[in-house]
Amino acid sequence: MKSSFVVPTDLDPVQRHPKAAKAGERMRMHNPMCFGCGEESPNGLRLEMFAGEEFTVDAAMRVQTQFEGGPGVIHGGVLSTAFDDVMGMVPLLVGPSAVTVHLEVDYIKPIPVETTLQFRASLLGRQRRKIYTEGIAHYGDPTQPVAVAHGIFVTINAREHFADHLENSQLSDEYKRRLSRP
Ligand SMILES: CCCCCCCCCCCCCC(=O)SCCNC(=O)CCNC(=O)[C@H](O)C(C)(C)COP(=O)(O)OP(=O)(O)OC[C@H]1O[C@@H](n2cnc3c(N)ncnc32)[C@H](O)[C@@H]1OP(=O)(O)O
Repeated sequence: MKSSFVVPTDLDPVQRHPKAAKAGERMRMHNPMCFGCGEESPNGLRLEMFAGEEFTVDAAMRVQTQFEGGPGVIHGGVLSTAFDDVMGMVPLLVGPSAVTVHLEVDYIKPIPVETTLQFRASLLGRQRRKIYTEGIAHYGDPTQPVAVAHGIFVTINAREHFADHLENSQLSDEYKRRLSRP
Protein backbone atom coordinates (compact mmCIF):
# COMPACT_ATOMS: atom_id res chain seq x y z
CA MET A 1 0.00 0.00 0.00
CA LYS A 2 1.36 3.42 -0.94
CA SER A 3 0.68 6.40 1.28
CA SER A 4 1.96 9.93 1.65
CA PHE A 5 1.38 9.66 5.40
CA VAL A 6 4.79 9.35 7.00
CA VAL A 7 5.40 10.29 10.63
CA PRO A 8 8.76 12.07 10.84
CA THR A 9 11.43 10.68 13.12
CA ASP A 10 12.49 14.10 14.49
CA LEU A 11 9.33 14.74 16.53
CA ASP A 12 8.89 17.49 19.13
CA PRO A 13 8.24 16.62 22.77
CA VAL A 14 4.55 16.81 23.75
CA GLN A 15 2.77 17.43 27.01
CA ARG A 16 -0.91 17.31 27.82
CA HIS A 17 -2.24 20.86 27.79
CA PRO A 18 -3.13 21.99 31.35
CA LYS A 19 -6.62 23.02 30.20
CA ALA A 20 -7.26 19.86 28.19
CA ALA A 21 -10.13 17.59 29.24
CA LYS A 22 -9.13 14.94 31.76
CA ALA A 23 -9.39 11.24 30.89
CA GLY A 24 -13.06 10.25 30.89
CA GLU A 25 -14.34 13.81 30.53
CA ARG A 26 -16.48 14.81 27.60
CA MET A 27 -14.56 17.02 25.19
CA ARG A 28 -15.99 20.42 24.42
CA MET A 29 -17.67 20.89 21.06
CA HIS A 30 -15.50 23.07 18.84
CA ASN A 31 -18.66 24.32 17.10
CA PRO A 32 -22.28 23.43 18.00
CA MET A 33 -23.09 23.43 14.27
CA CYS A 34 -20.27 21.03 13.37
CA PHE A 35 -21.57 18.30 11.08
CA GLY A 36 -19.48 15.76 12.98
CA CYS A 37 -20.03 16.49 16.66
CA GLY A 38 -22.30 19.52 16.87
CA GLU A 39 -25.35 19.09 19.09
CA GLU A 40 -27.23 21.72 17.08
CA SER A 41 -26.39 20.37 13.64
CA PRO A 42 -29.80 19.18 12.42
CA ASN A 43 -28.57 16.28 10.27
CA GLY A 44 -25.12 15.75 11.73
CA LEU A 45 -23.32 12.62 12.86
CA ARG A 46 -23.78 13.47 16.57
CA LEU A 47 -20.41 12.08 17.58
CA GLU A 48 -19.84 12.07 21.33
CA MET A 49 -16.19 12.62 22.19
CA PHE A 50 -14.38 11.79 25.41
CA ALA A 51 -10.78 12.41 26.35
CA GLY A 52 -8.90 9.16 26.92
CA GLU A 53 -5.70 8.21 28.72
CA GLU A 54 -2.44 9.72 27.49
CA PHE A 55 -3.07 11.36 24.11
CA THR A 56 -6.22 9.59 22.99
CA VAL A 57 -9.82 10.48 22.22
CA ASP A 58 -12.71 8.01 22.34
CA ALA A 59 -15.96 8.53 20.51
CA ALA A 60 -19.16 6.70 19.67
CA MET A 61 -21.49 7.13 16.72
CA ARG A 62 -24.81 5.48 15.99
CA VAL A 63 -24.76 4.51 12.29
CA GLN A 64 -28.13 5.98 11.33
CA THR A 65 -30.09 4.56 8.41
CA GLN A 66 -29.58 7.78 6.44
CA PHE A 67 -25.81 7.15 6.53
CA GLU A 68 -26.29 4.26 4.07
CA GLY A 69 -23.95 4.03 1.09
CA GLY A 70 -23.96 0.47 -0.28
CA PRO A 71 -27.14 -1.45 0.56
CA GLY A 72 -27.34 -1.77 4.34
CA VAL A 73 -23.87 -0.43 5.05
CA ILE A 74 -22.30 2.89 5.95
CA HIS A 75 -21.24 5.32 3.22
CA GLY A 76 -17.45 5.54 3.05
CA GLY A 77 -17.55 9.33 3.00
CA VAL A 78 -19.57 9.41 6.20
CA LEU A 79 -16.99 7.20 7.87
CA SER A 80 -14.13 9.42 6.71
CA THR A 81 -16.01 12.47 8.03
CA ALA A 82 -16.32 10.78 11.41
CA PHE A 83 -12.61 9.96 11.47
CA ASP A 84 -11.78 13.55 10.51
CA ASP A 85 -13.76 14.91 13.42
CA VAL A 86 -12.57 12.40 16.03
CA MET A 87 -8.90 12.69 15.07
CA GLY A 88 -9.39 16.48 14.86
CA MET A 89 -9.95 16.49 18.64
CA VAL A 90 -6.51 15.02 19.39
CA PRO A 91 -4.70 18.36 18.85
CA LEU A 92 -6.81 19.89 21.65
CA LEU A 93 -5.14 17.53 24.12
CA VAL A 94 -1.78 19.15 23.46
CA GLY A 95 -2.49 22.71 22.34
CA PRO A 96 -4.58 24.96 20.13
CA SER A 97 -7.15 24.02 17.49
CA ALA A 98 -5.93 22.48 14.29
CA VAL A 99 -7.43 21.80 10.88
CA THR A 100 -7.03 18.82 8.61
CA VAL A 101 -4.45 18.99 5.84
CA HIS A 102 -4.30 15.27 5.08
CA LEU A 103 -6.73 12.41 5.69
CA GLU A 104 -6.66 8.81 4.55
CA VAL A 105 -8.85 5.84 5.42
CA ASP A 106 -8.40 2.09 5.06
CA TYR A 107 -11.77 0.36 4.95
CA ILE A 108 -11.42 -3.16 6.34
CA LYS A 109 -14.94 -4.55 6.79
CA PRO A 110 -18.42 -3.39 5.73
CA ILE A 111 -20.14 -1.56 8.58
CA PRO A 112 -23.89 -2.20 8.85
CA VAL A 113 -26.31 0.64 9.48
CA GLU A 114 -28.07 0.68 12.85
CA THR A 115 -24.94 -0.35 14.73
CA THR A 116 -22.93 1.77 17.15
CA LEU A 117 -19.39 2.36 16.04
CA GLN A 118 -16.63 3.10 18.53
CA PHE A 119 -13.64 5.22 17.62
CA ARG A 120 -10.28 5.69 19.26
CA ALA A 121 -7.97 8.40 17.95
CA SER A 122 -4.36 8.62 19.09
CA LEU A 123 -1.53 11.07 18.77
CA LEU A 124 1.38 9.64 16.80
CA GLY A 125 3.53 12.74 17.14
CA ARG A 126 3.93 16.46 16.65
CA GLN A 127 6.44 18.33 14.54
CA ARG A 128 6.18 22.10 14.70
CA ARG A 129 2.53 22.86 13.78
CA LYS A 130 1.84 19.41 12.32
CA ILE A 131 0.05 16.84 14.43
CA TYR A 132 0.07 13.23 13.24
CA THR A 133 -2.85 11.06 14.29
CA GLU A 134 -4.26 7.58 13.87
CA GLY A 135 -7.86 6.55 14.28
CA ILE A 136 -9.44 3.13 14.52
CA ALA A 137 -13.11 2.24 14.32
CA HIS A 138 -14.44 -0.92 15.93
CA TYR A 139 -17.54 -2.51 17.42
CA GLY A 140 -16.18 -2.86 20.93
CA ASP A 141 -12.86 -4.69 20.56
CA PRO A 142 -10.16 -2.19 19.55
CA THR A 143 -7.95 -5.10 18.44
CA GLN A 144 -10.50 -5.92 15.72
CA PRO A 145 -10.76 -2.67 13.75
CA VAL A 146 -13.25 -2.38 10.89
CA ALA A 147 -11.49 0.73 9.55
CA VAL A 148 -8.26 2.61 10.25
CA ALA A 149 -7.45 6.23 9.40
CA HIS A 150 -4.44 8.51 9.48
CA GLY A 151 -4.56 12.27 9.50
CA ILE A 152 -2.30 15.29 9.67
CA PHE A 153 -3.65 18.40 11.37
CA VAL A 154 -1.99 21.81 11.38
CA THR A 155 -2.50 24.15 14.31
CA ILE A 156 -4.12 27.49 13.54
CA ASN A 157 -5.00 30.77 15.16
CA ALA A 158 -8.77 30.11 15.02
CA ARG A 159 -9.65 33.78 15.29
CA GLU A 160 -7.64 34.61 12.17
CA HIS A 161 -8.33 31.39 10.27
CA PHE A 162 -12.13 31.73 10.37
CA ALA A 163 -12.34 35.55 10.33
CA ASP A 164 -13.40 35.80 6.67
CA HIS A 165 -16.00 33.03 6.98
CA LEU A 166 -17.94 33.79 10.15
CA GLU A 167 -20.66 35.48 8.12
CA ASN A 168 -21.51 32.11 6.55
CA SER A 169 -21.87 30.28 9.86
CA GLN A 170 -25.33 29.32 11.06
CA LEU A 171 -24.15 30.83 14.35
CA SER A 172 -22.61 33.94 12.77
CA ASP A 173 -24.00 36.36 15.36
CA GLU A 174 -22.68 34.27 18.23
CA TYR A 175 -19.24 33.94 16.66
CA LYS A 176 -19.01 37.65 15.80
CA ARG A 177 -19.90 38.47 19.40
CA ARG A 178 -17.38 35.98 20.77
CA LEU A 179 -14.54 37.06 18.51
CA SER A 180 -15.13 40.79 19.03
CA ARG A 181 -14.04 40.37 22.65
CA PRO A 182 -10.44 41.52 23.17
C1 LIG B 1 -14.17 30.59 15.92
C2 LIG B 1 -13.43 29.47 16.51
C3 LIG B 1 -14.15 28.19 16.67
C4 LIG B 1 -13.33 26.96 17.05
C5 LIG B 1 -12.51 26.43 15.90
C6 LIG B 1 -12.16 25.01 16.01
C7 LIG B 1 -11.44 24.48 14.78
C8 LIG B 1 -11.39 22.97 14.72
C9 LIG B 1 -12.15 22.44 13.53
C10 LIG B 1 -11.96 20.94 13.37
C11 LIG B 1 -12.94 20.41 12.35
C12 LIG B 1 -12.58 19.04 11.86
C13 LIG B 1 -11.45 19.09 10.92
C14 LIG B 1 -11.84 19.75 9.63
O1 LIG B 1 -12.79 19.39 9.00
S1 LIG B 1 -10.86 21.02 9.10
C15 LIG B 1 -11.50 21.47 7.48
C16 LIG B 1 -10.64 21.01 6.34
N1 LIG B 1 -9.32 21.65 6.36
C17 LIG B 1 -9.09 22.89 5.93
O2 LIG B 1 -9.97 23.60 5.51
C18 LIG B 1 -7.65 23.34 5.95
C19 LIG B 1 -7.30 24.08 4.66
N2 LIG B 1 -5.87 24.44 4.69
C20 LIG B 1 -5.44 25.60 5.18
O3 LIG B 1 -6.22 26.44 5.58
C21 LIG B 1 -3.94 25.80 5.23
O4 LIG B 1 -3.31 24.82 4.47
C22 LIG B 1 -3.38 25.78 6.69
C23 LIG B 1 -3.87 27.02 7.46
C24 LIG B 1 -3.79 24.51 7.42
C25 LIG B 1 -1.85 25.78 6.64
O5 LIG B 1 -1.42 26.90 5.94
P1 LIG B 1 -0.27 27.87 6.53
O6 LIG B 1 0.06 28.82 5.45
O7 LIG B 1 -0.68 28.41 7.84
O8 LIG B 1 0.93 26.86 6.82
P2 LIG B 1 1.86 26.04 5.82
O9 LIG B 1 1.32 25.89 4.46
O10 LIG B 1 3.25 26.57 5.96
O11 LIG B 1 1.80 24.59 6.49
C26 LIG B 1 2.23 24.41 7.83
C27 LIG B 1 2.91 23.06 7.90
O12 LIG B 1 1.99 22.04 7.48
C28 LIG B 1 2.55 21.29 6.40
N3 LIG B 1 1.47 20.86 5.49
C29 LIG B 1 0.54 21.63 4.92
N4 LIG B 1 -0.27 20.87 4.17
C30 LIG B 1 0.17 19.58 4.28
C31 LIG B 1 -0.25 18.33 3.76
N5 LIG B 1 -1.31 18.23 2.93
N6 LIG B 1 0.43 17.23 4.09
C32 LIG B 1 1.48 17.30 4.93
N7 LIG B 1 1.94 18.46 5.48
C33 LIG B 1 1.28 19.57 5.13
C34 LIG B 1 3.52 22.26 5.73
O13 LIG B 1 4.52 21.53 4.99
C35 LIG B 1 4.10 22.96 6.95
O14 LIG B 1 5.04 22.10 7.56
P3 LIG B 1 6.42 22.61 8.20
O15 LIG B 1 7.45 21.91 7.39
O16 LIG B 1 6.49 24.10 8.07
O17 LIG B 1 6.39 22.19 9.62
